[in-house]
Amino acid sequence: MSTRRTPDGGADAVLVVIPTYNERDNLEPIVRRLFAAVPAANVLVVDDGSPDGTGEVADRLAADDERLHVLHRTEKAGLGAAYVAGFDWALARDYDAIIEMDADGSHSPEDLPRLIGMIGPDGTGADVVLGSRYVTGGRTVNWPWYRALLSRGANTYSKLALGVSINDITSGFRVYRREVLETVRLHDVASQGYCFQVDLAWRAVEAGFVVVEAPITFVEREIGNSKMDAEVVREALVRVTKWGLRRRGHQATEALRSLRR
Ligand SMILES: Nc1nc2c(ncn2[C@@H]2O[C@H](COP(=O)(O)OP(=O)(O)O[C@H]3O[C@H](CO)[C@@H](O)[C@H](O)[C@@H]3O)[C@@H](O)[C@H]2O)c(=O)[nH]1
Repeated sequence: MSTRRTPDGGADAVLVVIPTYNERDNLEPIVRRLFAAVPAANVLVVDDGSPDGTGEVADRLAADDERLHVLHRTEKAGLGAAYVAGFDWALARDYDAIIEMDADGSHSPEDLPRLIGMIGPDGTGADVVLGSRYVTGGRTVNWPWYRALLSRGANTYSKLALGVSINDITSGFRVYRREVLETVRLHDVASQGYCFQVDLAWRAVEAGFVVVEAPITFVEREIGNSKMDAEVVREALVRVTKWGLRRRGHQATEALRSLRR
C-alpha cells in the first residue's frame, strides 16, 4: 500500500499512469519534470516490453525514487490495455486521483496542479478533468497538419455520433476521481487503441459523472515516433459508429414506447 501524500492540488493521493512503448529518451526528462511540478504524486510506468530498453530505464529511475513504480507487460497490446492494467494497479492501492499522461512531452506536467485542483474539494466539482486542446486557451504546437485534421475529425465525429458536448474527447491528458474508474466497468472495455479515450470519457458521461475540459497546450514530441497507425484509426471509426448507432437505436425504442403509452 502506498503512503498517502497531499499534493499541491485538490485531491489527496495522486497517481500518474504513463504508458510507454519505445520512449527510452523521453522517460527520464518527463519524470523529472513531473516530480518537480507535483512532488507528492506517485508515478506508474506501464511498459509493454519496449525493445528500445524503456523498461530498464524505468527500473533504474524507480530504484532511486520510491515514488516511481513500474509495471512490465510482455508485449505491445495497445494503449487501452496498458491503461486498464495501470488502473487496476491503482485501484488495488490507496489513490484518490488517477491521471493519464503521455511519456513523450506532448503533455506538460506543469499543468497538473491546475488540473488536479479542479477535482478536489475546493475545485469545480468535476469527476473527470480532460486536458483540452479545443476550448478557449487550449492549443497545439508543431503538430503536423494531417494529425491536427485527424484529431479534429475524430472529435467532431464522436461528438455527433455520441451526442456529447465534449470538444476534445480523444485527449490523453486527464484526471479521474477514483470513483469513476471503480464505476465504469473497466474490464468490459474492449477498445485497444486511442479510442479507449473516447470509450472511457463516454462511459463516465453515461454513468452521470461530471466531465469538464481545461485548456492545455499540446506540444508535438521531439524524440521518437507516434504509435498512431491505420489500425488505431480503423478501430476508432468502427467502435464510435457502433456506439452511435446503438445510442440512436435506444432513442428510437424510447420514442416508440412513449408513443404507445
Ligand atoms: N504501454 C503501451 N504504451 C503505448 C502503446 N501505444 C502507445 N503508447 C504510449 O502512449 C503514449 C501516447 O502514444 P503516442 O503514439 O505518442 O500518441 P500520439 O500519437 O501523440 O497521440 C496522443 O494524442 C491522441 C489524441 O489526438 C490521444 O488519443 C493519445 O492518447 C495521445 O495523447 C506514449 O507514451 C506511448 O509510448 C502501447 O501499445 N502500449
